[in-house]
Amino acid sequence: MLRTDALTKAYGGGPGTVHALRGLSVVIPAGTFTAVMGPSGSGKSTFLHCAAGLDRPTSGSVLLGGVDLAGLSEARLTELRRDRIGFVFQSYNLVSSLTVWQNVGLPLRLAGRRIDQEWAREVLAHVGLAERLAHRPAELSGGQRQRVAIARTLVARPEVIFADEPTGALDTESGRDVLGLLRTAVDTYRQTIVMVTHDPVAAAHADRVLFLADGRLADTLDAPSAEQVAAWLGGLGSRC
Ligand SMILES: Nc1ncnc2c1ncn2[C@@H]1O[C@H](COP(=O)(O)OP(=O)(O)OP(=O)(O)O)[C@@H](O)[C@H]1O
Repeated sequence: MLRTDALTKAYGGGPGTVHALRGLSVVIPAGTFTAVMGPSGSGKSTFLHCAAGLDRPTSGSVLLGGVDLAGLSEARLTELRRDRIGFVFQSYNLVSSLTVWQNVGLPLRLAGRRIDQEWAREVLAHVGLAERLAHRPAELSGGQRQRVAIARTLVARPEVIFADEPTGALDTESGRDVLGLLRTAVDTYRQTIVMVTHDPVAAAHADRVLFLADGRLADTLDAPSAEQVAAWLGGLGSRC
């Protein structure tokens, strides 16, 4: 489980201080898919970075499986990110000189961890790339590259995968494939996923949507439909 308590993040100081998060408390149960939405500047990326241990909050706590990230040294935090957290970004961050198979195994190799070959093959079959293991990223479509990136995170069995606009660079069809894949990773492997997105269709794949506004949790929506999400965002827009 991932939990934040009264999370705040302020950038700068004095009169020009930007309060990106203003006391954000959320609970994200293990094995669920959560989408984080809200207008530009509402604090989505800041939340993601603090929750994933990429950035330190100004106050409040982030608990990942009972560990308070605030209490960790930089070295321990780096270790925790490497061993227990997965990331999927809009840009796939694959190594162009390596094959699909090598890319997928790279983080574990760098961490000095054993690669469970059977599991890696299952994951690569799950993402539909079993026939592409010897290909390099340049030989793959954008959707396929993102599926390699997802396989790379799943192979490491992280406690949480943080996805930041994972379909932002993809056409509609590839985007739908990638979202379907994230959904089945939750349903099949009980993977926990937290995804920042601007797209109501993407958010509709989640179990729950957290709506942020002005650094606060403005609302939540369970079993969301794209129409409900769009309507909520539209309503917020008119209130701003
Ligand atoms: N490094 C920084 N220094 C100063 N202000 C920052 C910094 N990072 C973010 N901010 C500010 O914090 C607020 C929240 O930004 P954040 O990027 O978290 O929003 P967001 O909801 O992810 O926006 P978007 O949808 O546009 O990506 C914004 O006002 C932003 O300008």
